[in-house]
Amino acid sequence: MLEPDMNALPDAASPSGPPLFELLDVEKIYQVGVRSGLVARGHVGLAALDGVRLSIRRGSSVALVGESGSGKSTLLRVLLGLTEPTQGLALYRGQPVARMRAGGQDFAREVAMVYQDARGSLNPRMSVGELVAEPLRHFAICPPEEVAARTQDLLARVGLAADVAARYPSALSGGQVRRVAIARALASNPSVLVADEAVSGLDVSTQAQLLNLLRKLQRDMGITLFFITHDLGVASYLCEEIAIMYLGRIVETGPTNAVLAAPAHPYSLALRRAAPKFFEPITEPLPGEIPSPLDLPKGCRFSGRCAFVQDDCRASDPVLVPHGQGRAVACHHPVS
Ligand SMILES: Nc1ncnc2c1ncn2[C@@H]1O[C@H](COP(=O)(O)OP(=O)(O)OP(=O)(O)O)[C@@H](O)[C@H]1O
Repeated sequence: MLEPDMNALPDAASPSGPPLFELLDVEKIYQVGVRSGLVARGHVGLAALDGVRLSIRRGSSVALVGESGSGKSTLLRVLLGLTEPTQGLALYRGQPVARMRAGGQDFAREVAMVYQDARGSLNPRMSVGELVAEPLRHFAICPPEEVAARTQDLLARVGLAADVAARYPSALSGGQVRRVAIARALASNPSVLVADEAVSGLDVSTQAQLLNLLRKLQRDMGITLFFITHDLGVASYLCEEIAIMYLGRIVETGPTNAVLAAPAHPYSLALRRAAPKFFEPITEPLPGEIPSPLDLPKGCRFSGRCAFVQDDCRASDPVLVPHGQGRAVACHHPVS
């Protein structure tokens, strides 16, 4: 087996420039109550993240992909300093992210978020114009007399007509609400846009419009994009780099096209096979059940579902090691 050389791991991002965000061996254990029947039996630790290393460089676009329960939201919360890791470090520009968040407005201005529940994230009592103007005023992005023009400019940039400014979120379609959320996120001139399932639940043509918009914004404005999705099609369209999660671990990273063309981890291969046509519903379910994070299998977490499992897979848990050409994989027997 290869000796793990964690320092030599490639970044899940472009090869140059210092990292903007870094997760260093992050572990997050939640204490969850256990019961038998109606009787409480104390607490056990649930490892939502285990030994996660991820580096996101300025100007890169990185997709985080995984099934429900794999730990994507927890990773995001740790990355944004909303949850303290049990072990390891989350850094932004080389500083602990919790300190950056607590230390003033810079972090809030530089790192913008588009939530999965975009409608729920917007104050229903504010008009679209007020919603987009709010961060302009809050962060003093422009002089007060320029706020109205800047608001119109932002609405135009996300493809919304000027008259939408007078409407309230309840009067908007799902696609329009996402556009407002993106305009609001862009208002602070962020360096990073973090989006959690930002196009899921929309019809295919609205999804395509929003993906085009995000791709254009990322390329034109040089914004770093960190995009959480369970959709490989979205990941491949939008992001140059991909990180695939399984049960609290990143199991494969690298350039999206290379990883999806020839997945090295059997889990990545299973995901790819389950979605033979991107942007269409999964046609073939993944084999087996995802194990409970409270009862992890010995050895590799994927061993119980893996078509290529061998004896050593059930004995020791593989760590992420370099796999050539900017890729890394956590597998004793990579499939490519
Ligand atoms: N606050 C919490 N307390 C206890 N367990 C939690 C908590 N938040 C998440 N978990 C557990 O941690 C694991 C990872 O959850 P997480 O929400 O990060 O996954 P996810 O990949 O984002 O899933 P989804 O795509 O469904 O949002 C799951 O087993 C989940 O039940």
